[in-house]
Amino acid sequence: MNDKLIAVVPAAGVGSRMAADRPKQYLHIAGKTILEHTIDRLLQHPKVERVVVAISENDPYFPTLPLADHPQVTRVDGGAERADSVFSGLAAIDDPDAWVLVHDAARPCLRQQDLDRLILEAQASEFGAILAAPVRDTMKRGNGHQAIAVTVDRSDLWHALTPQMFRAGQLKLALEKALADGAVVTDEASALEHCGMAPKLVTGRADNLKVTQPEDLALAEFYLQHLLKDEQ
Ligand SMILES: Nc1ccn([C@@H]2O[C@H](COP(=O)(O)OP(=O)(O)OP(=O)(O)O)[C@@H](O)[C@H]2O)c(=O)n1
Ligand SMILES: C[C@](O)(CO)[C@H](O)COP(=O)(O)O
Repeated sequence: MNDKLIAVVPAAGVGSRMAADRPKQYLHIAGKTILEHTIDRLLQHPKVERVVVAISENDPYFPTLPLADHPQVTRVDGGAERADSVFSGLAAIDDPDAWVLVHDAARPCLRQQDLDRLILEAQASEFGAILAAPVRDTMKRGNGHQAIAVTVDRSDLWHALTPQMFRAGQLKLALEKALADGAVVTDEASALEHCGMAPKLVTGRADNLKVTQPEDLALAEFYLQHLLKDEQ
């Protein structure tokens, strides 16, 4: 049984919603870039052997980081969409039985306890597992004209987070099929769902936020400072 764990970090986005002077993964919080914090969290875990990071082909920022020379970090070229970047990362993993943790570069506040529980649950699941946070607010679906169409039943409704963890071969095949079928693949689990599989939901902390909009930056720094203090 193969238990080595490889992280794939999609980090080739432009961060349009952040509207910063650079892609958001290169914005600084708590003394270094979001990308460096994210990869630190992953490599801190004793079971994570290496990180494959998908970087935009003409990204001028990554080569300036110490990460570029880190022995456990492999750079691959990202793709047009997040799923393409993940697929490119998977191409760097030969062993179909290797466990893959796909984790957004934009989520720097991942806690080790969440990672521990995800690893345990994924390895006990036929279809892998994802970190997810139960929805807290009442959820509305709009009618397309900035008005409410319906209130969505929020029982058993979750925010999908990352990491999402699967066997490399299983994820590669599911992604190939979903992308070939033109399915909307905004996270890895949706590719497996497209193929009729049901990855497990593992409750994760809500402070494992994805830095997406300008107001997220200060919040991510606040959460990260607490995380670093708790881990001292
Ligand atoms: N072609 C892409 C698009 C996104 N990502 C990565 O996927 C993660 C989640 O995507 P998102 O938060 O949407 O990042 P962006 O696409 O950069 O943001 P936006 O949609 O606002 O442009 C990010 O770490 C981003 O770098 C990627 O590797 N390749
Ligand atoms: C993978 C993800 O973070 C799970 O919520 C989310 O789907 C990424 O979406 P984005 O639009 O690429 O940020």
